[in-house]
Amino acid sequence: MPIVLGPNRYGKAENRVVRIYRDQARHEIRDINVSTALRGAFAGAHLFGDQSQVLPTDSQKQTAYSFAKEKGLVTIEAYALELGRHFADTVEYVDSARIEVEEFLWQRVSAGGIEHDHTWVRSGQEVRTAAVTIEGHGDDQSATVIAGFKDLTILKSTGSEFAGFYEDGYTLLEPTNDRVMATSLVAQWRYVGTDVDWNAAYEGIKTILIEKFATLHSLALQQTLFEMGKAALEAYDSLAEIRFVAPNKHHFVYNLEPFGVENNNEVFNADDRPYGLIQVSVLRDELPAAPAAWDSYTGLV
Ligand SMILES: O=c1[nH]c(=O)c2[nH]c(=O)[nH]c2[nH]1
Repeated sequence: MPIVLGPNRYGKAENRVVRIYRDQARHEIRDINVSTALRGAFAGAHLFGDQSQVLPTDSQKQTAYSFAKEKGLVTIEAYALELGRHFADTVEYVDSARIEVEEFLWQRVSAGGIEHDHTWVRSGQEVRTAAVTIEGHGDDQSATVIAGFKDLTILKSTGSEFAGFYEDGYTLLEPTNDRVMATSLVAQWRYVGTDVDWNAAYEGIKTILIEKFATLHSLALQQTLFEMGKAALEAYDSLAEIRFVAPNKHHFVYNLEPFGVENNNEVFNADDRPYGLIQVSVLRDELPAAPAAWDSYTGLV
C-alpha cells in the first residue's frame, strides 16, 4: 500500500508582538500573540527537501512584526485579515493562510485620580482572540473571521439549579434548586463577511453574553449557554454561529455539621478538578457551515 503525504501546513507560532502608538502624549498599547500558518504547494519540501517554494517561517515572523507598523494594529481582526490576505495574495505558492491571535488586555492606571498617559496594569478579565482563514485568490478568495475570548471567569451565587436529571445506579448527586454556578468561559463567534466594526461588536457581544448569564434563571449550564448564544445571534445579524467551551467550576457546599455550624449555601469548597465540561454551538440554521474556519492551528484560540 503506498504511503503518501497528507494535509500539511506550516508557519511561525506565537509571535509576541507589542505595538505602542506614541504619536500623542497619551500612548496606546496593543499586546498580542500571533501565529501564522500557510497551506499550498509545499509537497516538495516534505517529499524531497526542496525549499524552493517555501517562504521561511522566519519571513512570516518578520511580516507579522512589520505589519504592526505598516498596516497598524488597531483591532486583531483587521490586522489578521491584512496578514492573511498578504500571504494568500502575494506569496506565489500559498493557497490558504490562517492567522490566529490572542490579545492580552491592559488597563490604564490612574495617578492622582487621572488616567495615566503611558502606564497600564494587565487587565485580568479575559484574553481576546481572533482566527482568520483566507482561502483562494482574486475573485474566488474567501475570508472567514472568528472572534471571541477565553478565560472569562464568571460566577453567580444564586439563580441556578440542577435537578430532575437522569439517574442510574452510580448517581449520588443530590438535586439542587439553589447553587453557585461558575465557569471560565471560552466563547468564539463566526462573522458573516468582514464589513464589521470589530471593537463595537466585540464589546456588544461580550456584554450580551455576560448579561444573559447573570439574568437568566439557570436550569443547567447547558441551557444558560444556549440562551447566551441565542441572545447574541438575535442581536447581531453579522453573526453566523457562536461556540462555547465552559468548564463547570463546581462549588460544593462544605459540610460544617460536625462542628454544629449551619451552612445555608454560605461556605463552599471551590473544587478545581474534575470539572464538568460543556461544549455548545449555537447557529443560524440556514447558513452554510464553515468547518475550515474552526480548524485551529495552534489550539490557542
Ligand atoms: O449544569 C450542569 N450540567 C450538567 O450536565 C451537570 N452534571 C452535574 O453533575 N452537574 C451539572 N450541572
